Amino acid sequence: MAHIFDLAPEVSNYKGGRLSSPDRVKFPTTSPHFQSMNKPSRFEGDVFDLEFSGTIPPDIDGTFFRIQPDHRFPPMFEDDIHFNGDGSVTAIRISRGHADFKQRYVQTERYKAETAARRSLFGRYRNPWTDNESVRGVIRTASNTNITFWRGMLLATKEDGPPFAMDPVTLETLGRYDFEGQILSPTFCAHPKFDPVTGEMVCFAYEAGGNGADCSLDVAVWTVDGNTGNKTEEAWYKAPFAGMIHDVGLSENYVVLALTPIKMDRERMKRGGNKFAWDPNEDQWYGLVPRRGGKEGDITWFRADNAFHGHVAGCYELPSGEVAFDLTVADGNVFFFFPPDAEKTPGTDGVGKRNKLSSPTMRWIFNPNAKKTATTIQDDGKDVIVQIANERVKPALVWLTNGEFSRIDDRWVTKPYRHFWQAVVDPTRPYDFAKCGPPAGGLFNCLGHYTWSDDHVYEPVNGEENGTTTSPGPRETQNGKFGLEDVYFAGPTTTFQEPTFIPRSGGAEGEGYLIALLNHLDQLRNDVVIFDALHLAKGPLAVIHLPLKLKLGLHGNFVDHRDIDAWRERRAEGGDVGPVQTAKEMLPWQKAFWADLKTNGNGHEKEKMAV
Ligand SMILES: C=Cc1ccc(O)c(OC)c1
Ligand SMILES: [Fe+2]
Repeated sequence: MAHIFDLAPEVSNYKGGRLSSPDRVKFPTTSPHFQSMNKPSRFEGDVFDLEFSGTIPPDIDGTFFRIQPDHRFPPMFEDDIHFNGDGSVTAIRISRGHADFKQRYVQTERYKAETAARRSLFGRYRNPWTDNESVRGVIRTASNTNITFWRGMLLATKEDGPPFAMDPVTLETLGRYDFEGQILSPTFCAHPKFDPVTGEMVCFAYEAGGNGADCSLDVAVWTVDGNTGNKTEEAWYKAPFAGMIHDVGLSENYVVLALTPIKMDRERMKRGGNKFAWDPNEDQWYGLVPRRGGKEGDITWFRADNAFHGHVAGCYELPSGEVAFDLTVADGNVFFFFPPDAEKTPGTDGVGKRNKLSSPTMRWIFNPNAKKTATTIQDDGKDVIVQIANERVKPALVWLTNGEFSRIDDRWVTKPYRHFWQAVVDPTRPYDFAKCGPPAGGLFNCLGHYTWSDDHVYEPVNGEENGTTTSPGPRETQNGKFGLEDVYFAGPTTTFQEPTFIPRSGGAEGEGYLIALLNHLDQLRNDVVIFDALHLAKGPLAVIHLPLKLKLGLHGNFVDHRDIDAWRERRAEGGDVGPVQTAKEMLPWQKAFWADLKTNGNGHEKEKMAV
């Protein structure tokens, strides 16, 4: 008797690494980016009243939102990467000790164009030269990196394009959001920051000057008022090179932009290559800008030895007026899929390798009054001036946490904080390779809770006023531990995704819960775990069982249901704010693109696309 698969002979839908038969719906079988936990899930739907073990704390009333890249169609390139997948949002609604599940794609312009064609049309990660001709001028973001709650809507964001707004209850995509016409840059950020004191959103964009795919050096920073929705600050700066600025620090008076030495190159993109290449010879840079009244030129760039930025824990000002900035920093190329460009960095072979990296939590201290030198750099053939601090910076503290996805109690954003949490890699713990294979996305086999000891929480002490005293704490580079470590290991067949803090109403800093997805690498299924945030080592209070496998996600946030309800009222027809107004016009770069196409008959920098 014939085996069922004998009836349809398998013929690869890829030739020479390119999608050659888009009607044969089959994902690449050759790439780790589409295997194990990262096999496409593509599920949309609802599960009411999820099964769970333990007790879901009855005081939690809200929704844990998180987002994952999840390719909807076999990609145009067989070696496509996880970060190029379509944004898909999970909502875990928790109330009265029960949990419900909802999963929906973000219906971006990309989603709509590809749905209509029933195939992928957008090529490589952030490289429009590799797209199908039919989608020229279409906003190509997959909106797959963060999902935040803003004035009654969810914003699905990826740093290569504008946000898309979704309904926080139904997960219906409302449309592209341009802040009622106030923010029209081609790019935005995946890490907007929310000031818990003022209610403002501080957001930014890099590669923000032209069409969002031209490797421009322009960086924009905005502030939007949480009550009125009005943009209150906007400043444009120049970066010293076209790199990635993924996460930022927010203190009371400053924003710190971490510029990572992976570099864009337009010529390489035109040849159909990667947008980014790791430059092992380039510094890591930090751009310090004022939050209020910032103008062109008001950015001071601090340089430090080559390294790769992870995610930000806290950021705040010391009594001395200096800015403390804590984040994980890895000692090599975390994005192994963006290897060095052998032409630009001779001696490197251009092959992507997954390296064993160490990823400690570093505290940097920046002096806003540091002596600096105006330096001329080239921006598309034009001279521009950037201010570079004369002295190189070194981390003040290096806590050997070996984690990533730092989170804090977000009510402590801008303030001297004590607690942070991370997904942690502990290679000394047992790992069942036979059952699990290589751990997709990294061996984040633990969750860690870290508490800075008193010496390392730079609070103003009695009688001190800002700017009048120097701060306490060591100023020399130190390695080790700087407080308490409370770590939970889930076992040899599981890894964690990013944790998110759920505050307890009226509680002190850190009082509340920690929620995260757990990956069962042997079963290819996920759980949602809930811990007492201050006592991880005691193990989870609840394990909520999902009946399916999601994908490795990026970021998530918890929203209290009182906020969702209050905004629902304000956003109702006749409410004081009214329904979300999505973008009414094309972005300026799109208008320019279509005008150019009309006059010159081609478009996109007057060149034909590669595909
Ligand atoms: C972790 C970072 C990161 C940076 C850029 C991206 O486009 C992204 O897509 C999922 C993720
Ligand atoms: Fe991120």
